[in-house]
Parts: sequence; structure tokens; C-alpha cells
Amino acid sequence: MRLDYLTIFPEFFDVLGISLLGKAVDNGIVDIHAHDLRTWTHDRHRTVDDTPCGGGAGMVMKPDPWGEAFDDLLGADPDPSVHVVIPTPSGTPFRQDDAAQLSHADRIVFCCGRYEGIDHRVIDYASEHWSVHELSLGDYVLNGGEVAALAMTEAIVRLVPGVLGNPESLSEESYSQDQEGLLEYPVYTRPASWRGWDVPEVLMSGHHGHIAQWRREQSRELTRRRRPDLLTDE
Ligand SMILES: CC(C)N1CCN(Cc2ccc(Cn3ccc4ccc(-c5n[nH]c(N)c5C#N)cc43)cc2)CC1
Repeated sequence: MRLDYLTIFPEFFDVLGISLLGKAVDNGIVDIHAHDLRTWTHDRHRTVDDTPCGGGAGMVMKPDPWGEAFDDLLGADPDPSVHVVIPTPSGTPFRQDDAAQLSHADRIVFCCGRYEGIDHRVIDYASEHWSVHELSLGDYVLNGGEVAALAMTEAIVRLVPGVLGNPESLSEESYSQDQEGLLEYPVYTRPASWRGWDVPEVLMSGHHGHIAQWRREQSRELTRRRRPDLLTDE
């Protein structure tokens, strides 16, 4: 899987060389390239923004640098197997299903906007050539697309075979199909008693059936309290 990031802050993506994703890069499972969008500017000030047509606050990102970056990175031939992800506050909510779908992609290009956003013709042009996904990380306002691209990257890449040391842990996570879409149960480790708090006895019983039942009950109760929207049978 090749991941490209178009951004005016490429240093945001230096962190991808750390931890799990770093190992995935070292193992050749993932190939990461961050690009400074100003590479594709030609004026003395390396300008990437301009005033919004129709007036309004703030600045809008000019289309030209994006178009020239697309030309260099992807060429002009349409290829629906290339996925262009555009983080945006107006995007479809990014969910685990999106991460699962994108984890099968061979190529993903993240377009990280700033200011008030990217000239919409960039999205129109990209949509004619590649598979475009306008996605929002959540219902809150960020200053740009980089943080969202990082979060989406981690959610996607951790699902790629060979990236996680223990793929079984994927099945017991919140939002995974195996967990019936419930929130995951509370977890504990040693010591059995810590500052007056004890590990639930059932987890020390060694009775796998009772432990599984307790975990199912904990997941349902937690989901009922925090995310009733995830419960389908109530
Ligand atoms: C009336 C007029 C003055 N309003 C001006 C603010 N507009 C909304 C607005 C707000 C902030 C930004 C900053 N920004 C630039 C690129 C960019 C990409 C992603 C995100 C982003 N924010 N939150 C998420 N979940 C995101 C994701 N994914 C934010 C981005 C861009 C746009 C709404 C209109």
C-alpha cells in the first residue's frame, strides 16, 4: 500500500515513522510519501491561497497547485483503483467500514486542506479521474485536514494484514463486526489488587465460559449507557 499526503505542513506526517506504522514501513507493507503542496507553486511567495469568490471570511486554497501535484503524482489517466481521500468538515462521517474498505486499497492520496478549504473544482477534477472520498473525522472543527488524515491513516493501516502483531485483537474491538458493533468490555492486568481496587473475580476464575459471558454483559451495559445508538435490538 502506497500512501501519499499533499499538505502545506508535510512535517505533520513524520510521526508515521514511529511505532506500528513505522514497522509496517520498515517491513515494506506500507510506503509513505508526504509532499509540500508549495512544491507546485511558481511565485516568489509560493502562494497556495486566494480570496473566496463571492466574498466571505478567510481564504480558499487555489486549484492550480493541487492540479499540478495530481499530474506529477498520478498522471492524467483515470484510475478508479486510486483512492483520493479529502478530509473536510462537510464530509461523510469516517467510520470503521470506511477504514475496512480503504485497507484493501493499493494507493491512497490524502489531500489535506487548510484555510477555509480547497477550491471545489479540485474535488470535481479528482472525481472524474479517481475514487474520491470526502470524509469528516467528527462533529468538531479542526484547522486543517492533517490531523484527520493521521487518524484515518492509523484506522486504515492497522487493518492491513501483517501490520498488527496480534490480528485476533481486531475482532474484539469496538465497532468490529465480531463484537456485534458493541463497545469493548473493560480490561485488567496484574496486580489482582491495586490501591484498594480488585480485578473482577470472574476474570481470575479461569472459567472461560463465565469470563466470556461477563465480557458480553459488560459490553452490552457499556454500550447501553454510552452508545444506545449502536444497539440494534432495543
Ligand atoms: C461561514 C464561513 C465563514 N464558515 C467558515 C468555516 N467553515 C467550516 C470550516 C471550518 C474549518 C476549516 C479548516 N479546514 C481546512 C481544511 C480542513 C479539513 C478538515 C477539517 C475538519 N474539521 N473538522 C473535521 N472533522 C475535519 C475533518 N476531517 C477542517 C479543515 C474549514 C472550514 C464553515 C463556513
